[in-house]
Amino acid sequence: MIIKHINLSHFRNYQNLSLDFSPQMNVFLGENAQGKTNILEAIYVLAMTKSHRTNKDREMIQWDEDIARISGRIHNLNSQFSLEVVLSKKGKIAKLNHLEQARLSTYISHLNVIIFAPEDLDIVKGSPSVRRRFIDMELGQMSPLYLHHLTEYNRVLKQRNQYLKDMRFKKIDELYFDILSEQVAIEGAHVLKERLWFIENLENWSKIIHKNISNQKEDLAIFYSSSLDIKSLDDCEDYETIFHLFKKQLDNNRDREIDQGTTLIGPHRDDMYFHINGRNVQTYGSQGQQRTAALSIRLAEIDLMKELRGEYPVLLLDDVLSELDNERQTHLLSSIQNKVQTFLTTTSLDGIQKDLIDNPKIFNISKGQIETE
Ligand SMILES: Nc1ncnc2c1ncn2[C@@H]1O[C@H](COP(=O)(O)OP(=O)(O)OP(=O)(O)O)[C@@H](O)[C@H]1O
Repeated sequence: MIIKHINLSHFRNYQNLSLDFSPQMNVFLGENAQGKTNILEAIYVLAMTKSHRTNKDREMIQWDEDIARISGRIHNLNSQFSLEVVLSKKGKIAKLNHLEQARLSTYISHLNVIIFAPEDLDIVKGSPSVRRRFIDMELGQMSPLYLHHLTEYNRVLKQRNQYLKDMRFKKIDELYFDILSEQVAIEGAHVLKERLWFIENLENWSKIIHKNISNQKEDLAIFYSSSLDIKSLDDCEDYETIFHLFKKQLDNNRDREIDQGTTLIGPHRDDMYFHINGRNVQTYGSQGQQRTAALSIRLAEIDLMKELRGEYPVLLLDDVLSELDNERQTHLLSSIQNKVQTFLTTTSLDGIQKDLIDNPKIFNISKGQIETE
């Protein structure tokens, strides 16, 4: 998958920008705060309709402007198409081949991106919500169906929570509440089933990668931690089992949930965790081990995406090379060399192993102005 071209209008510190990319390595070089990450962010938004670093779309609109526009031309194995995301204070619009898409699930997944950023450490160290967001963003672009069920789950969950809140200390309508619980269980079971599949596959790939990076010394394991009372996640392979289990536990928790005015179990309360050689990395891992685990997970995504979609995603490396020692840098660069279109930001090319970067296209950035070498 290759991004041929991108256009930005009133996006962050770019008034109007038009760039042609190399199908291999693209390097954005410049001092701090010049607009390097803004370009990666624009590519990420073009793929996902959301930023990787803010939840507030309006922050991305250039100051004193009302609308920001990002458009791009993408080539994949079978076709060529255009994508466009328009951000405005009223909301956002996503277009595929100039046609507005009513549902995100029909837009996301056309352009697959994986971003490596210093904040990746939070996937291991951060709060459960960071890990849930990680799963949702990554699985969402691999599976439009997942995105559909996740959107529906969030919609019915919101409805159920609102009802629980409204009916606190009042007598609930049993029939209506049962319908809401069933809807939550139906959609939640789809979400859970796909997440279990994702974690299993992510673990398979990242285990091999992590072993290699750690010179065969470390065994990485990834676990999904469900808020449902499940004896073994291996028993949850089929949809029907998960649905009945979820519905039964919602029924069992009924009084507690009415009391607390919110839904206490379900994918919105789940988490994942990582072990190295049998010990929890978040609690016992060194900073280096945590970084390597995060790197292994990101690298595993590249392989998983290739397996699933038949071609490599586009890679965004946001100022990460300087944080990696030589060995980890070699692993990262050699595993993408010549096969993945890459966009890399850096303040300096010193310290980057140039023999692993073939013929890069270099964009020098200064105060939102770009010159190519
Ligand atoms: N909405 C906006 N409108 C105009 N300019 C903005 C907006 N948001 C951010 N900026 C500007 O963008 C610049 C930061 O760009 P960016 O985050 O891409 O930096 P960078 O080159 O990646 O730097 P670093 O190496 O420090 O990460 C700052 O000068 C900031 O003032």
